[in-house]
Amino acid sequence: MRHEGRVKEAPGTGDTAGQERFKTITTAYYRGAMGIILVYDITDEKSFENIQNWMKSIKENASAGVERLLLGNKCDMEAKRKVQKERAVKLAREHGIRFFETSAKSSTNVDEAFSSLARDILLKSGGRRPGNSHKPPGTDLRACDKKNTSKCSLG
Ligand SMILES: Nc1nc2c(ncn2[C@@H]2O[C@H](COP(=O)(O)OP(=O)(O)OP(=O)(O)O)[C@@H](O)[C@H]2O)c(=O)[nH]1
Repeated sequence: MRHEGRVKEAPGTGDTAGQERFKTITTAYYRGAMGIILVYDITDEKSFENIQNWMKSIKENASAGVERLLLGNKCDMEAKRKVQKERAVKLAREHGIRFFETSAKSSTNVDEAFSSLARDILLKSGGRRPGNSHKPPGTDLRACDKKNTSKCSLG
């Protein structure tokens, strides 16, 4: 799993040199990734609009079977909300991926989101580590399915 946090410009923006630099960085980030978390800020419309560009970039650069997860962060800032949850639910549904609203500040849904992505990666890989025919103890998260169901999630 790779974390995209430091690569902030969406693909397709900026000048040519900037785009080349972006391509080099993203290619390195995407290589071998099993899961990608797309994060927007619910108080920032632009960050939500950029998600479409990231989806496109993932399609072009990542492995075909990569698990994706959409997160709307800063859900503790309801008064400053610019992106309605329904829009993200719709987007996630269109792309066939899960969606959570999270808050890194209050820890809302953070564990649930990471567990959900890890679980989906495990399920996709048959619950096994590559080259290991025995399930390692403690990595089968399927038992958490019901417990982690959240009002903020789209499963
Ligand atoms: N209220 C609130 N603030 C948050 C949350 N997550 C991050 N922040 C704050 O948002 C600011 C930016 O956080 P970073 O972790 O640097 O994330 P970033 O990707 O640089 O985010 P932006 O600057 O918002 O584009 C910091 O002041 C964080 O404390 C959250 O869930 N809720």
